Amino acid sequence: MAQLIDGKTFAANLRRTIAGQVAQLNRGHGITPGLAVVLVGNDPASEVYVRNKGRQTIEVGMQSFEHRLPQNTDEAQVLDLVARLNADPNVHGILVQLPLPDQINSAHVLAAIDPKKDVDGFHVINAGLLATGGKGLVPCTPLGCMMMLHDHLGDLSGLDAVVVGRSNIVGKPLAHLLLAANCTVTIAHSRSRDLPDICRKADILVAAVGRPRMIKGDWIKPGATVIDVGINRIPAPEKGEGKSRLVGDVDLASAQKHAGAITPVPGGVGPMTIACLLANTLTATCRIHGLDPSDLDAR
Ligand SMILES: Nc1nc(=O)c2c([nH]1)NC[C@@H]1CN(c3ccc(C(=O)N[C@@H](CCC(=O)O)C(=O)O)cc3)C=[N+]21
Repeated sequence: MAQLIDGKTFAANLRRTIAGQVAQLNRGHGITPGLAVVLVGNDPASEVYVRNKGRQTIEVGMQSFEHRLPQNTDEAQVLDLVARLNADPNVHGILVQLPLPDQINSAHVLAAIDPKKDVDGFHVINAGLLATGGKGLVPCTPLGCMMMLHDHLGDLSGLDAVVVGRSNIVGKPLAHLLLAANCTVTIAHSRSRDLPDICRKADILVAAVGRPRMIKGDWIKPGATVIDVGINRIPAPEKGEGKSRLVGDVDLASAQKHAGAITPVPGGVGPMTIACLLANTLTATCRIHGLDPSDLDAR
């Protein structure tokens, strides 16, 4: 049976470390990191995430600024808010919750965020820095995946990593991070020929496709480390009329018979994503103030 990698506990430990570092910044430099979250419209799932982010931001001692705009907000209004947040010295991190309503071009909005405050790491400047080995801000989900992999495997040098999924927010940035950690990286996707066979070569298998339980146990090399990035809400009539539950992109029951270790959904990558958002906010705060985040105690 595979070991379950407990992202919930890992994230709680990470938040404890961050809280200590925030306190240190506050005592030593009089700085309180501030994270602004912008939510346009009232998608119920987004509401839950934004509420969780706000709560955890405050728990680690940072300032949380929530901006809720109505569903019919136009692009110019969002750009105007982003410009004000860019100029606000109390705001060190800006996250615009995606997806945005159809009338707003999210590329325009992401491009307007000051790259130094882009704690999602979605700006093309940060994507380019990651692709070229520079020092930018790294997207939260890939960052969380790397932390769990390093914690579980130590050095990743020479390992075969297969990333299934090629999105700008997970697949591509994660492939760059794995490459920088000296893995041999394959990016597979919905058009890949013989996906099961590609997956079977992986020492590290990352599923980030957004298809519930697509990756089966017999696609997994015995003993491989599996990271399930999928967050899929599926109907769960067994829990009652109209109820739903969360499943990953990996068929957990069959995967557990083959993998050496696997991140569950829920309780795996998801909690780490939010903890890494706080880590990025701390990093952004330090850099904006000309401090080196690695000088802070990691306890
Ligand atoms: N600009 C932007 N940045 C994001 O990072 C971003 C976004 N937009 N839009 C939506 C997605 C989704 N996302 C999640 C974060 C945490 C959990 C999480 O903590 N999930 C829990 C379960 C939560 C539940 O029960 O619903 C878990 O997996 O254990 C899930 C999903 C961040 N996103």
